Amino acid sequence: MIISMDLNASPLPEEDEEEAFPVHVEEENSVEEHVETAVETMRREREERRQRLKRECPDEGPKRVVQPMKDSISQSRNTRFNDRSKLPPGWLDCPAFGQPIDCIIPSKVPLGEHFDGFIIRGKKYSMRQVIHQQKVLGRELGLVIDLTNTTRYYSPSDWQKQSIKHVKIACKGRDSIPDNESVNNFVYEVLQFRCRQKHSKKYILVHCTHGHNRTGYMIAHFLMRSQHISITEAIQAFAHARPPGIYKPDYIDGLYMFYHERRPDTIECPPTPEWKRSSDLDLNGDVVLDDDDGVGSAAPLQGDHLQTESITNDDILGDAVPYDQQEEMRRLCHRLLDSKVRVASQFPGSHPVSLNRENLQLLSQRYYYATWKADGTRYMMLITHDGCYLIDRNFCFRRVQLRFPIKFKHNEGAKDTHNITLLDGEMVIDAQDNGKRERRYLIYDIMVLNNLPLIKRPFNERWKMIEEEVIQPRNVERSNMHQSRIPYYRYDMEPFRVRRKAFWLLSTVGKLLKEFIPKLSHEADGLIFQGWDDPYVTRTHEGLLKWKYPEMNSVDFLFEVVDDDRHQLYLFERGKKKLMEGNHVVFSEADASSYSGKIIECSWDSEKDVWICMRIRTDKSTPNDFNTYRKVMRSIKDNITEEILLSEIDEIVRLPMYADRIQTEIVAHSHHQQPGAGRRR
Ligand SMILES: Nc1nc2c(ncn2[C@@H]2O[C@H](COP(=O)(O)OP(=O)(O)OP(=O)(O)O)[C@@H](O)[C@H]2O)c(=O)[nH]1
Repeated sequence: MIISMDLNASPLPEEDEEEAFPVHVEEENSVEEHVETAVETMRREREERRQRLKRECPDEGPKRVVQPMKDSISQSRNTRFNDRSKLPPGWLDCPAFGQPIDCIIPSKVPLGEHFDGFIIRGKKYSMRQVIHQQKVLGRELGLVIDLTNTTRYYSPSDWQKQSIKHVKIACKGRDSIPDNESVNNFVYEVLQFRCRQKHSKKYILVHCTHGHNRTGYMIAHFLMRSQHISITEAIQAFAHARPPGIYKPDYIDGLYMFYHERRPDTIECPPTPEWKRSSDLDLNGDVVLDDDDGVGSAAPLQGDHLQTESITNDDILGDAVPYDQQEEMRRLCHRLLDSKVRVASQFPGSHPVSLNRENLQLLSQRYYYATWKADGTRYMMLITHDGCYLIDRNFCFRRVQLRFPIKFKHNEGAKDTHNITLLDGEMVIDAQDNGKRERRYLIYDIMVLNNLPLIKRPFNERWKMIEEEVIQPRNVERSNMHQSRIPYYRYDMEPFRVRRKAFWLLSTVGKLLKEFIPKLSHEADGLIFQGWDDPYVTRTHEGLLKWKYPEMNSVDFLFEVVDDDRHQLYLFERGKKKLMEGNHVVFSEADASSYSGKIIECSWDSEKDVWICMRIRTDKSTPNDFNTYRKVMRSIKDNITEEILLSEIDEIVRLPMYADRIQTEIVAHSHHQQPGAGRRR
């Protein structure tokens, strides 16, 4: 096996000792310039990213408190003046690099020439040595991913001068694992690079300080998202390529926790390598701290799913993904849904219209089923091989870790997981009998199944597929875990449960309203009438009807307090703000200024002719369209009460079209208590 020590036997000829030792003032300046440039670049990139995210996903607040850049600059300055050429502990004896894993070469940090005076002959490992040594092995580098949390080791522009792209994903080392957003950035960079390099086969050098823990952690994530292996196999693959692999137990535990796999008893964490152990203590026996430790991205060692605090519908779920990746996924969704929108950032999900006396007639013209209108948070879900993404109403994507095996086929076994499956549904919070609250994603539609478009198929077929293709394979695997390819997977560690939403025959709407909804363990604010043979229609679907309890009919306004303390309500019309003069809103609190600039959901008080603010919509960044407002007002004016609705439906289901079909379906599902209806969950 080729390991890095063998490779160091053919090093690049080093410069004279004379040249290597003295540190000139000019050199100091140039290092300062490097630091300044790097910090400036980081600051600019961070600001650009922040602005971009703010524009696209205004509700998305930063998940963690980011230390002000000023601190990071001053930290860099301290570093520069005190320790800028101090070798990282253990670096000298740490093997330089490992074997490639896919197109990735794990490596320790190459040190810039300003370290030369501190490195003995034969141990130098700078950019020049890296390029030379890889060249000797027939490998050309195209990308360097730098996971260190400092800019003092080398100047990134040196790589760029060699036409090698340099990407910095600063990760705090030591006692914390890289945070999930950094992992997503890393995987995206690698996948993008791999995609672009199909023909030239260049390599990626990935390094942290020693190229073991942060590097191994990131590479293990990449393997998990690009190959069908277990986390044990991913960790072992890295250890084989870069012995002894990841040697920090917390990192290994973090990986098992992230991928919801139980760590087999046989898997042990390797001991800290000798070169690292001896360097961790100084001559007095005190711990030597590496300056590669500070304000970078780091995550606590507990998985999100283990949070015990109270959960709400406004919580931001999942981990941020890079902006460019989101753009790609937006385009993919539009393509898959065949949605022709003027603005690519528009959420393409189907949207029901309010029931009024006119469109109520649709119920007697087409065959409908009904379901309760679950009142949680709407998400579409895109499942791909590299991850599962929740798509919110702002058309922003966040990654969640779930497993979706494909349907079990006899003699084939469950081989694979879904790739390019697109679902629609509502995330609710279910209160359980034992007092615990649990998130559940209720899937009510499937638009694409493993790249196969389903939008033109009738709803009843799509609804069956949700159960057969998405839910059952998970249940089958869970009940035969010992036979599974990943026997250690723990579905109970996933961030939420997944269910198919139940639909009820129109003839049973009375029961749904009076018996089922009151017993539901999550909020419901009305009914949805779904055409049983309808295709999936993007954006406003005039045939998909929502009936809300009259007091819950609502409009989402943008509320603003203007200079002279006046309250103003706005809607949108053709993408522009429209002032709703003559509309007034009342709040439960005396001071309304805290609502200014927010989207507020309001119900109509017809006795007082005012809007009542019900809540702030943190999941929306724009108010309702004026058209939606008109439809809601129409529905409020028509005032279809529960009584009226039930009596209308009573007549409709007597029509031959309904009577015959209901009868057929009751017979077909006679072994069920309710055709289409689920048990109480
Ligand atoms: N299509 C469909 N939507 C459902 C279902 N259950 C809950 N919903 C939710 O109902 C929403 C549409 O109702 P609206 O009242 O227009 O949306 P809302 O978010 O509740 O409130 P608005 O701000 O008024 O749009 C969808 O976006 C889903 O989030 C269901 O079974 N089918």
